[in-house]
Formats: sequence, C-alpha cells, structure tokens
Amino acid sequence: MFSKNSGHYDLVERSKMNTLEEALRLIRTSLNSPQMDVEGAHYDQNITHLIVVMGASGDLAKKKIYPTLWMLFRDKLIPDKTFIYGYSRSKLTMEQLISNVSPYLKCNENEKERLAEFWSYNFYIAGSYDSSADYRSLNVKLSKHEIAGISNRLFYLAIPPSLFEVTTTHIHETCMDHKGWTRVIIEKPFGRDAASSLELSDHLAKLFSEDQVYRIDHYLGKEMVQNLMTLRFGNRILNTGWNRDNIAQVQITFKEPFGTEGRGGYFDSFGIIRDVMQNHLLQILSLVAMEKPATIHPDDVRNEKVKVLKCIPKVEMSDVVLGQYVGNTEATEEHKKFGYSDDKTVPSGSKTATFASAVLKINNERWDGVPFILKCGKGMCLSNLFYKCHFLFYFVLNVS
Ligand SMILES: NC(=O)C1=CN([C@@H]2O[C@H](COP(=O)(O)OP(=O)(O)OC[C@H]3O[C@@H](n4cnc5c(N)ncnc54)[C@H](OP(=O)(O)O)[C@@H]3O)[C@@H](O)[C@H]2O)C=CC1
Ligand SMILES: O=C1O[C@H](COP(=O)(O)O)[C@@H](O)[C@H](O)[C@H]1O
Repeated sequence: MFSKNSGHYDLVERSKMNTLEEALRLIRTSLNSPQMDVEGAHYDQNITHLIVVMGASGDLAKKKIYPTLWMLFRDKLIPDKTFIYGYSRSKLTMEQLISNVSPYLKCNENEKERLAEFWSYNFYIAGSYDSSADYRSLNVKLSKHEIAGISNRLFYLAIPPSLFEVTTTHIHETCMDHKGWTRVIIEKPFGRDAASSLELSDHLAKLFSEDQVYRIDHYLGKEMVQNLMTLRFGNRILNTGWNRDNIAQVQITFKEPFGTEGRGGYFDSFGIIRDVMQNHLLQILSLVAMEKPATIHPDDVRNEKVKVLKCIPKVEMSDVVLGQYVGNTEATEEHKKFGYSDDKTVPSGSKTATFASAVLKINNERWDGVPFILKCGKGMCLSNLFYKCHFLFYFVLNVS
C-alpha cells in the first residue's frame, strides 16, 4: 500500500535487511517513527482497529488478504486490538471461511496456537453491497468493539470494481459515525477506461479526502519489483547501458498456469488487459523505463512514471494479439481439461480475452525504437512473471 508517508525507509536501509528478523525490526521501528506520526499512519496500540474485508468470500480475500493479515498478526505488525470482519453476500459460517482460506495460509507447526488466536479476532457477516439495513447491522457489530465510540476503521474493497461506487456510498452513509479515522482500500482496475476512472475518482472525492483513499497495486509490493530501482540506479554497469543503444527490446511477461476458477463474475466483464496489463505490467514497464526520480518519495517516483507513460503513443490493434484459453482434453491434471468457457461463472459465448500481447513504444530519447512487449495470459503452461531485456548480454529477472 502506498501513501504519501510510506517512503520512510530508504534504499540503503533496505539493503541492510539480511535476515527476516532484521526486516521486521525495521518495519516495526518505521511504524513508530516520527515520519509516520500523521493521522492514520501511526501504529496505535491503545485504539481499537477494525478491518472490514468486503468480498470476503472471493479469490483475492482467500489468496492474498487473509494470508497477509495472518502474517501481520503473527509478526505483531498490527495493533493488538485489531478485529477483522469479512463481509459478502455468501452465507458462510466462520468454519467455511476458514476452510476457504486455509490452503493459502502459511503456518508452521509451532504457530498453530497463534493461528487459532488470529481466527479468534475474526468474524464474518453475510450482507448485500446495496442494502442500507445490512450496512447498519455491520456498523452495530463494529461499534461493539469500541470504547467511548473510538476506533480506526479500514475497509478493503476486494470486490468487482462495478461495486465500488455503491459500496463506498453505503460505507460513507452508515459506517463512519465513530471517532477515529476511516480508510478505504480500492483494488484495480480503477474503472474500465479514462471516463469511468475519472467518474470513480470524482465519486470517491465527494465521499472521502484523498488521504483516506488507498489505491492498491499489489505488484508494487513484490520484492523483485521493489528492487528494480536499486538494481537500475544503484548499479553503474546497468545504469549506464540502460538505453536504446544497448537494449534491443524489453519483454514483460505474466503467465498463470490456472484459469479463472469461478472468478468469471469479476473477470468476464474486465478481461486480461484491464485485469493485469493496464496496471501490473504497466507499473513494471514504468519502473523499467523511467528516469531516476529526485528522491524515493512516492510523489517523485509517481511523477517519473507519469512522464514515461505520457511518451507512449496509442497502441494500434495491429500490434496486439488476443486469445482465450481452451481446455486440453489430454491433460492429466483435472483443471487443465477445462477452457475459459467451461467455467460456470463465465457467461456462455463470452469473447473476453484471457491472453493479450501488445507492443508498446516509448517516444523519448532513452527508448526511441525499442519495443516493449507486454504479454499476459491465464490458463497458460507456466507460472511466471518476468521481464527480459535483450541487452549486450541477455538477462531475465523473475518477479513472481
Ligand atoms: N484474485 C486476485 O488474485 C486479485 C484480485 N484483485 C482485484 O480484487 C477485486 C476482486 O477480485 P476477486 O476476489 O478475484 O474477484 P471474485 O470474482 O472472487 O469476487 C469477489 C467477491 O465479490 C462478489 N461478487 C463477484 N461477482 C459479483 C457480482 N457480479 N455482483 C456482486 N457480487 C459479486 C462475490 O462475493 P459474494 O457473492 O459472496 O458477495 C465474490 O466472492 C478485483 O478488483 C480484482 O482486480 C487484485 C489483485 C489480485
Ligand atoms: O491482480 C491480479 O493478480 C493475480 C495474480 O497475482 P500474483 O501475485 O499471484 O501473481 C491474478 O490472478 C488476478 O487475475 C489479478 O486480478
């Protein structure tokens, strides 16, 4: 998650992280540092913190959010009095939620007790995204954890983007009468196109201040992506040759060996370009191609990314290949036998692309004439995200 205040430990500090313990120590210190001492960023042990996972029955919740919350809890990186509420329409019991999430939780034998403790801070409520009454019930439950009506509340929108507006409207109307801060985490894609993205931003701006809204791209949290700036700007050999004179082409590739697996409700109306290429792959492209930012403050990094993105001309259809995965009847693994259209959550006859490849150009002095080839696909044979530069020598960095 990136806010204005998150550039607090610099590249030198990060390079000292030899052990996990050392890394955790630095994170704990930074959470209590004076730079974090602004509303909402401070790690306050005395206040009740309430995290609401909207879309708790879904793929993102089970694969990423609950496993991350567990690790934060395990490593004591969230305040002690933090309660987590899952919210979605499915009528799940806590046992069912735990069983959905468990395959994705990493837990050693000696952490079992701590895991049971983690679950004791978790609750689940079934409710609609558009029912005031359901949000009122949620608010009543949340309020019960507060002392003197004080809590900090974080709403994580792990739901299809088509529900962002209705959900935030209800959160704003019903769940913000407490004392303490409220934050909303919004997942990509932020709209379907420039117009709907602007509409969403305008909608959010009417309900929340910019400091309350966190737009997330989880690829920015991947270690190899985080290390890209150090790799480029801290390495004189790479840094001096990182340009059109030495690099023939750049490939950024995302391949997933599995398909949508019940996520058609979200995926089918967005497709692979909006799901992965427009956000994750473009973020990587910007980090690979941007000029060195003045500092590592998020605003400076963002400004450099924007500059490079502005140099990319409109992509022509003749530079794009689209496809949809089909089942392999001869596959030995059961899930590989099914194509995209066999997923019951996918509308029949769907033409949504699950594979896309596009060639982008960057019209600036550094990259003029170097093709940036972005490829992404679900239901592919290999699982990997990597970027390759055809350099003086050939090199591939694996991001996943
Ligand atoms: N899956 C992932 O790995 C990642 C996903 N994301 C983002 O997270 C968001 C959610 O993705 P993901 O969890 O994969 O999606 P899912 O398809 O799993 O949807 C999440 C939940 O939303 C509800 N839902 C789904 N479709 C509809 C619908 N048409 N109308 C109303 N409710 C619906 C369902 O819950 P219920 O029916 O119980 O209410 C579902 O469990 C997206 O914006 C995606 O871009 C971001 C990074 C990674
Ligand atoms: O944002 C998304 O990312 C996941 C892949 O994430 P990873 O960290 O497991 O590589 C992808 O499956 C999903 O479709 C997309 O919404």
